[in-house]
Amino acid sequence: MLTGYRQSIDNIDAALIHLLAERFKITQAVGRYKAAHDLPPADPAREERQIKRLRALAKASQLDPEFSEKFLRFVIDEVIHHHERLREE
Ligand SMILES: C=C(O[C@@H]1C=C(C(=O)O)C=C[C@H]1O)C(=O)O
Repeated sequence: MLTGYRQSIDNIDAALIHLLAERFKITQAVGRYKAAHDLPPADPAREERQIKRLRALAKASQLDPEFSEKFLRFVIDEVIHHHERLREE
């Protein structure tokens, strides 16, 4: 029983890693585009829209919206660091 649950958890964790890898691949491309066009690393208005949307999706999926916002914030902050580094290169 526990083994079966854990196999499913391991599959979900693998999917999360693959999804995050794809997300970071595309955000790196955005970072290079921004650096080339002298655009700022962060876009707070876009982030606000994303957070609002994700909180609504979380609620509809019975996932804690606070957790969803913290998770997205954590990911976006890492992306912004990458964009700042690309700008300095
Ligand atoms: C990826 C972008 O850069 C930053 C990172 C974001 C993200 O990880 O979703 C969103 C907005 C920006 O602060 C973007 O501007 O689209």
